[in-house]
Amino acid sequence: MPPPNAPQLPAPRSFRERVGALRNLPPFLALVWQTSPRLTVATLALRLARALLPVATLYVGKLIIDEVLLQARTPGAPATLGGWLASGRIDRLLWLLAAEFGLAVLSDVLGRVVSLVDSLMAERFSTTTSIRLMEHAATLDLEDFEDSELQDRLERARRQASGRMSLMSQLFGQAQDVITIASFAVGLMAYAPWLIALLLVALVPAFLGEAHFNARSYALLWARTPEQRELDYVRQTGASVETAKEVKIFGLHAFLIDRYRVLAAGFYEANRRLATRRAAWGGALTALGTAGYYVAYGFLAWRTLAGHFSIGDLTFLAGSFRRLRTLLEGLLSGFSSMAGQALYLDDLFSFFTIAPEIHSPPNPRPFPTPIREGFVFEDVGFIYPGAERWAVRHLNFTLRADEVLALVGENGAGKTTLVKLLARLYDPDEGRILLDGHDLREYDLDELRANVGVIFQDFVRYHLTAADNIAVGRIEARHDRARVQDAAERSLADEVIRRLPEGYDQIIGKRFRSGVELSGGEWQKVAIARAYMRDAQLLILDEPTAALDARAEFEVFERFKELSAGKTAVLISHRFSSVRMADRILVLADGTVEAMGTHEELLQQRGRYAELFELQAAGYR
Ligand SMILES: Nc1ncnc2c1ncn2[C@@H]1O[C@H](COP(=O)(O)OP(=O)(O)OP(=O)(O)O)[C@@H](O)[C@H]1O
Repeated sequence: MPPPNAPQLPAPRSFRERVGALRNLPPFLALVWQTSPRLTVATLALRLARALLPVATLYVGKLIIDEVLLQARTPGAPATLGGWLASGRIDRLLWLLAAEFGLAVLSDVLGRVVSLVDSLMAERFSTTTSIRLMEHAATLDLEDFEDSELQDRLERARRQASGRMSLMSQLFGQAQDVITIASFAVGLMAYAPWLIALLLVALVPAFLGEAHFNARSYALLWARTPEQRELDYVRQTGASVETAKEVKIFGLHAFLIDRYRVLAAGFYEANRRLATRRAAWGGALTALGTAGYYVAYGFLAWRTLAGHFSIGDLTFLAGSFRRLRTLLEGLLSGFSSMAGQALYLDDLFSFFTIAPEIHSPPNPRPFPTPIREGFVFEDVGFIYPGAERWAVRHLNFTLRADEVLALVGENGAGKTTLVKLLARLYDPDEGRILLDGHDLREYDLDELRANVGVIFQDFVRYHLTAADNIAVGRIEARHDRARVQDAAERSLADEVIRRLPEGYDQIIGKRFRSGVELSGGEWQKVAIARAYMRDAQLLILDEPTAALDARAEFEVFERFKELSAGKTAVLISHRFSSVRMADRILVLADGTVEAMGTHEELLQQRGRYAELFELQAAGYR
C-alpha cells in the first residue's frame, strides 16, 4: 500500500496562547510539591548551590592565570620544581589550583545528587498523578467513556502523567541557570556591559525559531491523538492473547500490519518534515549566535592588546561570554520548550476538569430497605449521545418489589439500555424512573449502586484468582472465603473451580504465566457468582448465560429464582424455556414496551412473544 499523502499540519497555536499556557505552571508546581515536599526542597537547595559554581570556577581560573603570568614575569625564577616549592612563590598558585579542583569535584557530586533526586521525584510524580487520574476517571459517567473525544483526552492525559516530570527538571534547571547567568552577567557588566546587549540581539532569532517549532510539534501530536490511539489499538490487536485466536483463523496479520504501516508512515512523514525544517532553521539561526560570540571575542582580544585587560581578564571574560551565550541560548529555547510543555499540561488539567453529570443530590434520600413498591418507568426515553435514533422511548411499566421480571426482545430492542438506566449508568433524557414513589435521582448514587447488582453479557474476565473473580461482586468481602464459596455454589461455579489445579487460588485467564483458561460457559458461571456475592436488593442478569448449555441455564435460572426470593430480579435471555420461569415477562420492541404479562397471558395474546416462543419450540420438536 502506498503511504498516504503527508497530512496538513494544523495552524500552530499563537505565541500568546503558548505563553498563556504558562499559567499551568503554578498548579503543576503545586502538584510537584504535593508529590514530596522534602525532595522538592532538596533539589532546589542543591541547584542553588550548583548555580554559583561556574562563575566561581571561572574566576578562580582567571586568578590562576594572572598568578602564573605574574610569577613568570618576576625575575629570579627557580630552575626546578623543588626550587619553586622551597621559594614559597607558588603557594598561592597551589591553593588556587586546589580550590578549582575542589569546585570541580563539588560540581560533579552536586550534579549527580540532583539527577538522583530528580529521578526519584519523577517516579513519585508519575505514580501520584496516575493515581489521581484513575481516581478522577472513576467518577466519570459511562457516557463520558463511550465518547471518543474523551478517550483522546484521557490518552493524552495518561501520557502527561508519566512524561511530564522532565518539565520539573527543566523548570528547576532554568531557575538554576538564571542564577548562574546573573552571576556571570555581574562580571561582564563590570568590564563590558554592551557585550550583554550584543548577546541578546544575537540570540533572539534562534529563540523565536525554537518557539515556532515547539508549537508545531505540539500541534502535530495533538492533532494526531486519534491516529496514535488507533496505532496502539492495531498493535494491541495484532499481538495480544485476546485476539490471537481470531487473528489466526481469519489470517488478519497482513491486514493489521498493513494498517499499522500506513498509519506509522503518516506519522513518520509528518515528523520527518518537521524535524528537517527544524534542523535547517535551527542551524542557520544558531550560526548568528556564534557570529555574535566571535565579534565579542575579537573585541576582547583587541582590548587586551591595548592593555585594558590582563590575560586573566581575557580568559575570564571570553569564558564568561561563551558560557553566558550557551546558558542564554538554553534558557531561551528552554523557555519556549517549557511553554510548549505547559501546553501539554492543558491536557492533564483539562481532563481533571471534566465533571460527571450523574451524581448524588446534595441531600439524598435514604435508600429503602426493603424496597416496598418497586420501580416505575414513567414515559422514559433515552438516546445515546450522537445517535440518531432513540434507544428506548415512551417506556411505561412497573417492576414490582420481590418479582422476577424477564425482559425479552430482539437484538437492539433496548433491553441492556433499560438495565443501564435502572443502575443509573445513564439518566433518562425523557420521563423518569421512580423507586418507591421517588425519582431515582433523589437517592444517593453509591447506595443505589450498592443495592443494584448487574451481571452484563459482556462482563469482564479479570485475570485474577477464581476467588477474586467472584469477590469483585463485593470487593470489600474479598477475604470472606466462605461467602465466596457460597456464591460459587449457587452459580454452579464451585464445581468448575474445584477442578482447577489450585482451586479458588488459581489465576484464571491466559495473560499470566500460571493462568488457566476457562470455557465460555465456565467463565459465565464464575461471573454469575458475582451476583450472589453482591447480594443486592435488585439483581439483574443481562444475558450472561448465553454460553451455558440449556440444562445449565435452566438450572442457573431456577436457582436464581429460588435464591432471589424476597428480592427483585430482572433476567434477560433469548431462551424462552428459561424466560417462562419469571413471574412476569416484558416484551420490548424498537425501544418500547410491546406487551407485558405472565407466560400464559402472553401466549394467549398471540403476539410477538407467542410467535417467538413457537418458533423456538418448533426448533426443538
Ligand atoms: N453505547 C452505545 N452507544 C450508542 N448506541 C448504542 C449503545 N449501546 C446500544 N446502542 C444502541 O441502542 C439500541 C438498543 O441497544 P441495547 O443494547 O439496549 O439492545 P438489546 O436489546 O440489549 O440488544 P441485544 O439483544 O443484542 O443485547 C441499539 O439500536 C444499539 O445500536
